[in-house]
Amino acid sequence: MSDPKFMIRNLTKSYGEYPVLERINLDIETGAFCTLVGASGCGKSTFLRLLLSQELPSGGDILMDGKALPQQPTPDRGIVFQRYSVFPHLTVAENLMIGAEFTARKFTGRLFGNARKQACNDVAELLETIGLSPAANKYPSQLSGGMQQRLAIAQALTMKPGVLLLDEPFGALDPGIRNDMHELLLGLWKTHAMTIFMVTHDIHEAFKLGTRMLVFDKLRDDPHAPEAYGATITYDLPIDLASAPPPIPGRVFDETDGMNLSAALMATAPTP
Ligand SMILES: Nc1ncnc2c1ncn2[C@@H]1O[C@H](COP(=O)(O)OP(=O)(O)OP(=O)(O)O)[C@@H](O)[C@H]1O
Repeated sequence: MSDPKFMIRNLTKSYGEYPVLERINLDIETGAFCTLVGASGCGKSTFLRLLLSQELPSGGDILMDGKALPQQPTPDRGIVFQRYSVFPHLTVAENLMIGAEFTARKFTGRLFGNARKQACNDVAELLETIGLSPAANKYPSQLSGGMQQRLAIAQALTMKPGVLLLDEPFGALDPGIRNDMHELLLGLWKTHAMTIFMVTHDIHEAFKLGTRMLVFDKLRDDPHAPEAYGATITYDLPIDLASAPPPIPGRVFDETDGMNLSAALMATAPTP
């Protein structure tokens, strides 16, 4: 792999005396679509927050484009959560304009002339892509859950991030709407040439969308002290779509899946 987007070395994260993540080593190529799976509470969201610099590592290094990760979130890394990512008091179009305005404010405080015209054109184009042109003047509370998530994803894209972090973005949506969202996301990923990390509890979704699946689990476990050890990446699997399991409606990842998945993959995947 030449010039990875991210190089992660011996990454650890603890809260107080409790380790959540330990000894994570990864190289992630530019343009990868990494799906993150693992039992609830094993540190997937923490890992995303570390990539965003919302949290700082307790040990180890994260390099992005060969440099130490900035210590604060920067516009080149966008994030979408399961809910509440958009501004409720702004219309759909205003939610998208604000990204361009945030960037411009550093210099002029506002967008004027050609810059404003360009931003309006970009917003109109984005609205068309996500199918929300007819809802441009509505407020988020007037949109369905799927429409709100389309808006949240589009808002993250207004800053033109090279890296998109998604924390269970479709977890609250109906299966039919999820399929539409999958198509939208895959289209945006290809058009914008982003590196994506997406947490999901849906194994089928992880196989369907990802080019790599990162499985978080504990290599060491003490039943008498369940918080004594953190999770690491136990499997790092290039995804061959042919190997994807058939979808099971409503199936989610739970604490038994780490073991089941590990056992099922043992024969096909190299251990780390
Ligand atoms: N700010 C914090 N302070 C202390 N502990 C925290 C903090 N944030 C997360 N944790 C703990 O870290 C562990 C990992 O949490 P995290 O949300 O990253 O897990 P997760 O794998 O994303 O879970 P889920 O799949 O349920 O969303 C949990 O035990 C959680 O209680």
